[in-house]
Amino acid sequence: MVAVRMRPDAVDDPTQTVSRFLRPAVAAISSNSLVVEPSMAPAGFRDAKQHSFTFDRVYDLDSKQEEVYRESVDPLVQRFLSGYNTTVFAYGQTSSGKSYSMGTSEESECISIDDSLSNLDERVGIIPRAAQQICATLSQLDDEAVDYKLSVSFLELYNEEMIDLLADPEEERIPVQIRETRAGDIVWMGLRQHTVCTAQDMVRLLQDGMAMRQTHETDMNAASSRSHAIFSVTLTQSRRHVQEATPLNLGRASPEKSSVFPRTPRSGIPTLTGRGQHSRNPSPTRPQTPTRPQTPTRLARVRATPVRRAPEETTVTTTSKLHFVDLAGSERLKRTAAVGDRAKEGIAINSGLHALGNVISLLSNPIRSKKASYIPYRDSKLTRLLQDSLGGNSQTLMIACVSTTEGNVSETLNTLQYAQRARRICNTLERNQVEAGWDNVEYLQGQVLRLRKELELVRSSNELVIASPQKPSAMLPTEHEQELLSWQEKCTALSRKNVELTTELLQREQERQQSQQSAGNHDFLAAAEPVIMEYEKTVDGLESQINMLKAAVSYSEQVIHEQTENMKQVTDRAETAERQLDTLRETLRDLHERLEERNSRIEGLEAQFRRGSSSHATSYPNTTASLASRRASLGIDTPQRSFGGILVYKGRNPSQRTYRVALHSRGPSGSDAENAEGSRYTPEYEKKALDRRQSDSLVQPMYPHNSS
Ligand SMILES: Nc1ncnc2c1ncn2[C@@H]1O[C@H](COP(=O)(O)OP(=O)(O)OP(=O)(O)O)[C@@H](O)[C@H]1O
Repeated sequence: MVAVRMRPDAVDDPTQTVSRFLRPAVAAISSNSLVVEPSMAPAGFRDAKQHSFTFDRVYDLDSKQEEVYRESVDPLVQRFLSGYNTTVFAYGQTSSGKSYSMGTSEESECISIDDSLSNLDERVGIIPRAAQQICATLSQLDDEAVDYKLSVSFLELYNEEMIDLLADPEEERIPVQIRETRAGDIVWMGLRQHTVCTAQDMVRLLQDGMAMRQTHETDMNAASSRSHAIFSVTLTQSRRHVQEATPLNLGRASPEKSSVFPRTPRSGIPTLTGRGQHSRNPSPTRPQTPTRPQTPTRLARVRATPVRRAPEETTVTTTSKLHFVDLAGSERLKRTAAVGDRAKEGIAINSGLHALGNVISLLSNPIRSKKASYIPYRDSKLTRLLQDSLGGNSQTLMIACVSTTEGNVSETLNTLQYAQRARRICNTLERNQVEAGWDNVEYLQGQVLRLRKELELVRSSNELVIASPQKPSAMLPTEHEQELLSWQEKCTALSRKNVELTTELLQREQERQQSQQSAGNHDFLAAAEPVIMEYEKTVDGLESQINMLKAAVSYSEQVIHEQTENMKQVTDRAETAERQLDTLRETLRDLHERLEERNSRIEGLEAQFRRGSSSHATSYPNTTASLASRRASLGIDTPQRSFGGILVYKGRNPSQRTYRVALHSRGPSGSDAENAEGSRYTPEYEKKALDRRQSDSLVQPMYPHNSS
């Protein structure tokens, strides 16, 4: 089951200083679906028109802690109370509200443990609420035949190292190890179990553990969890079944026996080390020695006095686990600005989540997971710890926490895709029930003996009935025939049961012999134990190193991938720029050609002009001379000509000869019409123009002192 919870916008998010990044990009469209706005999606996701996702439940920005608990977690807690393993885990990018939702953030640290926990503050998260519900339900149960035992443990996975958060800091630290039983169940060794009686006890232990947990400030979260944490509650319910002194109840040793398949306790049950206040996994109580039934001597006795046996008590133990997993947030080291230890933590966090993603991917695809010879649980300690919750015997709720702002849209899409894959995983649920004595050879031997006797008894009574001379079978009343038939059926069932038990007994016997043999090697094992422990520690250390190296490699790969992407973008941009440059070069070449053309036209016109001006100088020598002197006094170049409404000036220095082309602001007479038509240059015209410009102080911009 997957629920998505949106975190309200963080107005004080230091990484989102640009208001565009605070724009909402995700919206809930119903109670179980949401969309991510495509315009705001990053380049890689921009292919589809709209990204819509469907989950079991979507909690909008204004959702309350109580609502999330009541709708999504409460049913799971009920399952836990009825004997099933359950897991709630929060997943999402850093600062998306995982700890807030789970109740492992500062908000939950503030709960007063003296409170009755009945009127919880709205900000209190899932774990304290579950503690309250569990204890309230158990205290209301009034069944004297059942003994309950609650215990909790708190495990932290920090940099691939497993730490018991509830261990006494003054005691020597026992390394927590993950072991797999022959039945394929995962057990956590060395983790301390604390027996609790009230919700306050549980919350106090939660708070104690949280105080020990690794949190640090990053650029994205003032109190960022730098580790994954699993708070586990174990409920052991031992139900006694007393069989009254009744007629032979063949094939039914206890009322629940038919529904209880003998099996060893399942996964997720931490194996305890028996130190301090550790509680042990309940070892089945030694069953009472079976009572031998009386052998009847006569049929009449069988009928008149049904075979009775003394009351017999059996104990069925149900063990269920409830894991609350607060994962550290996935993060981009660049955005969290993590360096040094923070960066190392970030790498370990991301690698664990990456391995979790791989496992989820495989499990979510039934065809692939069937084909795959194994699921890579061993790739990280996180996946190994959660092996049962992910693909085993557990009902699991994933709460995917997301931010809705545009600045986080790529992480949000990643989380949603991760969650969608997780939703496709189907686990098989079994109640973890064990009848006392199922792993006890003596008990099983006793059972077989008893059943054999009962079988003999039934057989002999049948023979007696059939062979009785006084009452031939043909003369038996119908009810007796039916009774006989039912006895025969019971007899067959009993025989079958007998065969099964004998086989099992043989197996147990073999196992016992093997264990006796190994007991012969006990001395050797005792001597070798420290070496084995040392060896295991070394293997564990090496495994951690390998996982860290793997994490570093995967981080480097991610960086290389990002850089390759950047490089591709830069190359694309360079190519675009190159193309633009080519176009500009073309344009420039065109302009050059046009300039050349103009120049040659100007050259031609200059030549014409020179010819014309020499004839003018001859005709108007005084005017020309006075104009030249006035121009010289003003330090102005001589305009060469006027044509088509354009004045062309020649620079003083012939080597830096430049042209300035300027539109007439006014024609010689100042009329626009003249201006539009253009005017011909004459010394009179220039004289007038000079006078005018001197008076208007417009001379300066019209003359090219600088080349332009
Ligand atoms: N639904 C919510 N309502 C109000 N405040 C919230 C909500 N979700 C998160 N916050 C606030 O946002 C901040 C960050 O949340 P939180 O620490 O739970 O993030 P996180 O996902 O656990 O981050 P990290 O992975 O870095 O530990 C906290 O101050 C928390 O109080």
